[in-house]
Amino acid sequence: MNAPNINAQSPLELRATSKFFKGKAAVKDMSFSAPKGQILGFLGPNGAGKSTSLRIALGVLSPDSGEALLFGEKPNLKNLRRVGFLPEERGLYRKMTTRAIISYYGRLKGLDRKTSLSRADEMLQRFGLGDHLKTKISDLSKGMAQKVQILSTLVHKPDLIILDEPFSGLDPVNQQDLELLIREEHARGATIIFSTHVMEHAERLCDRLVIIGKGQKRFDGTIDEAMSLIPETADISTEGNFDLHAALEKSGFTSSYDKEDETGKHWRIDLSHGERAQDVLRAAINAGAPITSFTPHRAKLRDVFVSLVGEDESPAETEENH
Ligand SMILES: Nc1ncnc2c1ncn2[C@@H]1O[C@H](COP(=O)(O)OP(=O)(O)OP(=O)(O)O)[C@@H](O)[C@H]1O
Repeated sequence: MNAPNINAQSPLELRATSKFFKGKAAVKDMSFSAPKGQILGFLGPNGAGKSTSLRIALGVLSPDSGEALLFGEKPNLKNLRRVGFLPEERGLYRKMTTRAIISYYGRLKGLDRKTSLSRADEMLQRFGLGDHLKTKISDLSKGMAQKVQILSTLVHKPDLIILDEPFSGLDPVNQQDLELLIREEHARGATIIFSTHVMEHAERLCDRLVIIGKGQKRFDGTIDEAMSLIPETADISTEGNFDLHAALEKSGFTSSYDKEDETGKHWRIDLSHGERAQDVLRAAINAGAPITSFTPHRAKLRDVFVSLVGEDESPAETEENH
């Protein structure tokens, strides 16, 4: 293992980095870090600057100002060995077999031949490509080839895994396999950062999120913190003539009266920032409301994303239209 370094808690850090192409900022004053052992989602619309930021972090691009740190040092051959990187551009040597290519990447990262081959076999078996150990890349489907490329990124058990749009191009079953793979790498102790447009993956997988738009950071925090940017609402139904509006007003909640039918009255409560749907349920129970149903509505990450960067560019993809 490498010696401890000054920034052991954050395997990846960008400090006030900017990068200009032809005078236009692709990334502007960008600062964020990937906390050790966490899964960080790096989100933003098309052209937001995700790939540019990740390339700067790896030393592939040098920033015009600011700095990138990997394990507390500028990117260098030694710390890059601890990184597994899936670039946005896909591509493998088409004439090589799956196991040959994965073990080749393992050798490049310092594994011996025997270890790299046995890891290649093990990973291919584990992730549904056991029948294709000796298949050439040219004979695989695009999605399968992408899976092989992802496995090539992970063969040396990197401490830091950076995946640029790993889910794009995979069918739902393979997306699920990839989620499993990410969780396994996380359980092994790896720090993971992945970029995506697909909010559902980020919502399920991430400990933290960085959301960027037009080259600048718009949000940095936990999923819960992101969700709390959009207030919750709740629907409550009551029996008989009970006036929930008046009852809740005493506790500071604002409810609107939606409709009345043979089952009772149906109310919508708009909560303020920081208020939770459970709070209003408790207030309604305490007020003696004859509740027949309660439905909390929490914002989805997609709503938060749209509210933060929705006007920037193209709409976010969803799993359905992916
Ligand atoms: N090599 C380059 N030369 C000129 N402009 C570039 C270059 N690389 C990126 N850009 C520009 O910088 C901006 C950010 O691009 P980047 O690829 O980092 O965005 P992204 O968030 O990864 O987008 P996507 O989700 O579409 O992949 C875009 O306006 C892009 O056109």
